Amino acid sequence: MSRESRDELAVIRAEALRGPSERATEAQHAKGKLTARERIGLLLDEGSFKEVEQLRRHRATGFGLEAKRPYTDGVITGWGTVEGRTVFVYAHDFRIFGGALGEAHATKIHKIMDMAISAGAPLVSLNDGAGARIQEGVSALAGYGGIFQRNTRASGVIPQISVMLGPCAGGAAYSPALTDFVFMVRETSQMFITGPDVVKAVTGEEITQNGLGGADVHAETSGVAHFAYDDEETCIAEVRYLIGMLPSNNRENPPVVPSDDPADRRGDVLLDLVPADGNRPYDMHKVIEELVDDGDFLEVHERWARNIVCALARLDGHVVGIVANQPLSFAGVLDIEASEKAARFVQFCDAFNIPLVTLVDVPGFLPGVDQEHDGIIRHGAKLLYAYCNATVPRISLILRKAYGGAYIVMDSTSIGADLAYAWPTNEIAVMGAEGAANVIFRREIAGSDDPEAVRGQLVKEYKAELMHPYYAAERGLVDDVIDPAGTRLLLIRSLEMLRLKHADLPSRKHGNQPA
Ligand SMILES: CC(=O)SCCNC(=O)CCNC(=O)[C@H](O)C(C)(C)COP(=O)(O)OP(=O)(O)OC[C@H]1O[C@@H](n2cnc3c(N)ncnc32)[C@H](O)[C@@H]1OP(=O)(O)O
Repeated sequence: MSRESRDELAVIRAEALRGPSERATEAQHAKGKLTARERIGLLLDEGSFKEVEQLRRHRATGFGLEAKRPYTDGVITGWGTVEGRTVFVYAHDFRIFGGALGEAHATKIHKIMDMAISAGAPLVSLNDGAGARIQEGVSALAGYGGIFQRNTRASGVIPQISVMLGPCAGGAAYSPALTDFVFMVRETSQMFITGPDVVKAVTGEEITQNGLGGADVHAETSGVAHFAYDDEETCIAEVRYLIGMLPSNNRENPPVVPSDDPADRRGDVLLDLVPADGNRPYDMHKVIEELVDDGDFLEVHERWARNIVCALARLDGHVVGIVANQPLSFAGVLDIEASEKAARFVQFCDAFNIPLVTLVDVPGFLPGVDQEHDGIIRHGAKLLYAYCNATVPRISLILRKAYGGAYIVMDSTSIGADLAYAWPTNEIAVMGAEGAANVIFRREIAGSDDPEAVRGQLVKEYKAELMHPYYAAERGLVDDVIDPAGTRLLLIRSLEMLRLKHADLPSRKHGNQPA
């Protein structure tokens, strides 16, 4: 081979790696954003990135495109490793056409998605793109179609993580919505279907980009984002942390990390953390911290629907998904958003062989006209459906109270929990004693000379008869009533046994999930 041709390759390579111009890079940095290559450098293990189709260029014509054909076509694609495990990645280069997606750009993404699916390894998208490339018209739109179809076909096969690192409009917002987890960075990333200008033209509402679709909006109000961080470095470090807890695909189990935290560490503090009085709030995070390895857990949707906690953690080195009512927020009641949040999490864990531990302390579903009119029935059904369908090992633990439909939904044995445990002070019933007495003893109370005294007596009798865990234990609805201090060891031992579990659902194309 001639030295000239090697030199020519070096020149082309340097141009592709450099990108459009120093000025474009400076402009990107001035916005508080990193370049696509810098981001990939943070995501993957050092030196592990192998790029594909670096030299691809578009062949579109019109609007001066013939004269502007940069290498990469505005998206960098390839694979590398995270903690030694293969991960596929694509990253929009905002410096080229604002990261907008044209035909060649889309084809590169399609190829890397196909590779990830066929290799059975996670796919991470680092999004910083202006949606469909306007100059390429319908070809660009079709490119999005191909991404959406692959996102959907890959769902439940490989983990898909979307990291939002710039303004992502239109199609650039829909692909993330089809993936498992959406990460955002405050101030610099936004997601919306139509930007503020279109909103103003159509509805007259005036709003900033961040006000419309910034990280806090999506992490707290809409639930579109699962995680939000202040800067790109922290955000991408957390993506690495999440990947470390996930299996590469649906045929594998999550990675096991040997733990120094003793399996038999007793949790006497749990007795103080959870007040006996069912109306007193406490922080469920503290309970989770006490139970899991080293008190470490990754909370998903931390700031949206806070009345339910969804988190990934390890028990004796094995990953579990924890779903827990949060008495600190609306008394831990189940409402529309909590049901949706938990349903999606349960579904994710089930798809990727992550056992479920459900910590129950729930007063019921939230009553109210708004909830009913907004469809609590169909939204609550999503959580029910997700649990009923889940074949991974499932353990529920009733900490304090579990009432009515919410008791059933929160992974009761009747919907398929493999094991259910209860702490001794708990109340499992159709409703609280006061409410129950008012319904079933209405006549006795109304007809007595001293209704309040009679009501008090009947409430007491109802509690003594029904509102204790032994009523459920006698009927096999909980497998045991346990000492709270021994919960960690019991969960670990139970999960060890349940790793042998094998369960199949009836053959079908797919279920018709409530929506
Ligand atoms: C199915 C769908 O995806 S429909 C959605 C189609 N996309 C859109 O409507 C978004 C249009 N773009 C925008 O609203 C804005 O460009 C934003 C919010 C994304 C970014 O705004 P800013 O950060 O101010 O960047 P700016 O507008 O300067 O764009 C950067 C460059 O990208 C180009 N660009 C932006 N959007 C697109 C696009 N959709 N197609 C082609 N080029 C685009 C700009 O012309 C500009 O090019 P230049 O550097 O050669 O001047």
